Amino acid sequence: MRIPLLAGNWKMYKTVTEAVEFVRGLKEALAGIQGVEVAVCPPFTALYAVARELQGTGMALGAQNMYQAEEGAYTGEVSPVMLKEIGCRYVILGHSERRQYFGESDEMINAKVKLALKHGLTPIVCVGEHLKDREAGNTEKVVGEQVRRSLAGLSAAELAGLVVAYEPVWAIGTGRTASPEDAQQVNAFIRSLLAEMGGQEAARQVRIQYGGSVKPDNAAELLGQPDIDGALVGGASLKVESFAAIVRAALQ
Ligand SMILES: O=C(CO)COP(=O)(O)O
Repeated sequence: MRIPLLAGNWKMYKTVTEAVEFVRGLKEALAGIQGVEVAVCPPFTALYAVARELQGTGMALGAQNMYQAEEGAYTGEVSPVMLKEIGCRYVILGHSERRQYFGESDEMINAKVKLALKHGLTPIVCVGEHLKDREAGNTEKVVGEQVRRSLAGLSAAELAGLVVAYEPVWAIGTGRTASPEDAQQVNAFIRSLLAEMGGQEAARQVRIQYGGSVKPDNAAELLGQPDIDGALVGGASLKVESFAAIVRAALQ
């Protein structure tokens, strides 16, 4: 039984003050909720304050990125050791915005995934095709390559414990969501690939989210698909009301 993971990727939004205020509101809105896992992924600057605010709630903390080294002369970067100490359970890796604006390759993401696992962080590994790939009928080819390369060299147990997020790039921040059927099809494809890489049991356990314009009014249908085990939510995770509504949709 896979517990759905509803994670809010705040991207470069919210000061420390705004982040703390949000978490206080979220705790109230979701008090006593069971059967789903909820995580928030604030910018680095707000992680420590949010970690303190989340203590004792069962909600998890995630970071949005990390560097593939434990420490060193890497100006501006943050290491998995630092994220672990601060209380992160998750780290988003390979988000399409990292791939697109910061030149992250599958090989770099693979190094990050391995180091995150070494330090007890659970990677949320993002994959997804561009519109031109989908229109050319290349979705499975592109997503398949990203999965194989980003997750190369992982053991079956490591694959089983991962979170993969299928985020079609054309659906991110555009208001254009993949249809539940299309999202289900790609998520099932990713699961079949993970079965090839790590066996049936790993594929049965791994959680595969959908992300890309998830909103309160489309969440229930997306989350009702058999291979969609939660959502990675951008814009709609920035307001308590909409994020809480998406979390509740996972329970339907
Ligand atoms: O990129 C996303 C989550 O990582 C999705 O963003 P939106 O929900 O704003 O489309």
